[in-house]
Amino acid sequence: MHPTSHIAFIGGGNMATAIITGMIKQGGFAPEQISVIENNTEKAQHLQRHLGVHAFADIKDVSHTADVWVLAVKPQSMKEALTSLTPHLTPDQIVLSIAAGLTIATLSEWLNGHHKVVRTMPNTPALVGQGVTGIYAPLSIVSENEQVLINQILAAIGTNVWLSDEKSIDAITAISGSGPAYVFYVMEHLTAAARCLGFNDETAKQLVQATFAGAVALVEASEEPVSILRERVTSKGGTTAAALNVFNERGMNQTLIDGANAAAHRAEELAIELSKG
Ligand SMILES: NC(=O)C1=CN([C@@H]2O[C@H](COP(=O)(O)OP(=O)(O)OC[C@H]3O[C@@H](n4cnc5c(N)ncnc54)[C@H](O)[C@@H]3O)[C@@H](O)[C@H]2O)C=CC1
Ligand SMILES: O=C(O)[C@@H]1CCC=N1
Repeated sequence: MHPTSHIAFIGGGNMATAIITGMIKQGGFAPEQISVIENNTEKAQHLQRHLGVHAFADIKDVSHTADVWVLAVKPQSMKEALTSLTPHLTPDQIVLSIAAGLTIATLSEWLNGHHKVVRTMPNTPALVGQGVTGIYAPLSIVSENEQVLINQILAAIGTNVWLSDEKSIDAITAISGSGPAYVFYVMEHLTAAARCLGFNDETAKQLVQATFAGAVALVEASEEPVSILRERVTSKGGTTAAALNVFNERGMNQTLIDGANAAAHRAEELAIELSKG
């Protein structure tokens, strides 16, 4: 591990809490290596009490020099947060953003031209150590040791995927960043179907949850593509075929592709909107 590295988070909400919890529980980081600046005093105190990290309501009070600043506020709060970070930033420090839609160019501009800016896109299964995070860092600006440190921070919440261009961050946002919501949406409506078919809430939830968990476990245990696994469930003239026919007739396959494309497009739009401050 990096026993001397210090990682400071700006924003101590859902995603920061997930990453910090992973860093301590799975990543081998000591709580003393982590600071959080969270302007909601109650949240800051909670983080300090429950995770043992240094927590501050104001960046002016931070007592440690950070090797990496993790930007974990909402995109709309970022400009203000960066205004308070800039006076504390030195050129050797890495700034790692997890925010959707904010480009390296915009972040760098708001940081008075700071060079070492890395963009990442995690997802909420990070909360249970099963996230997937896309990472884009122009390789000329981060050393190999710095890449190792970035990997260690983010591997603590799941799998890392290094991307070769910044545009792929928008694409990964549309697949794995937003993706958990698509899965929850399908689960939500399959649960409603189970209710319509006469099951009570508890049984409907149990059936849907176990079906999703079992299907994912089967995919993981199998070398076959998902299309083959789907075909194996689908008997000719049987019940599954009846359902899949409705999905296909109503264009559900294309709807999923269109939805993901809309998310990627929205990420591009956000980048333009947010760059205007
Ligand atoms: N929720 C999701 O599924 C994902 C979110 N993200 C990104 O992660 C970032 C954080 O999202 P969440 O954790 O869901 O939001 P959140 O609202 O839970 O956390 C943000 C925290 O920042 C604090 N804050 C706001 N301005 C501040 C400032 N100037 N100084 C210090 N603290 C400040 C707020 O009090 C809040 O606790 C966003 O930029 C989002 O785009 C990325 C991937 C997935
Ligand atoms: O919906 C959003 O904009 C953020 C980015 C990925 C997940 N949530």
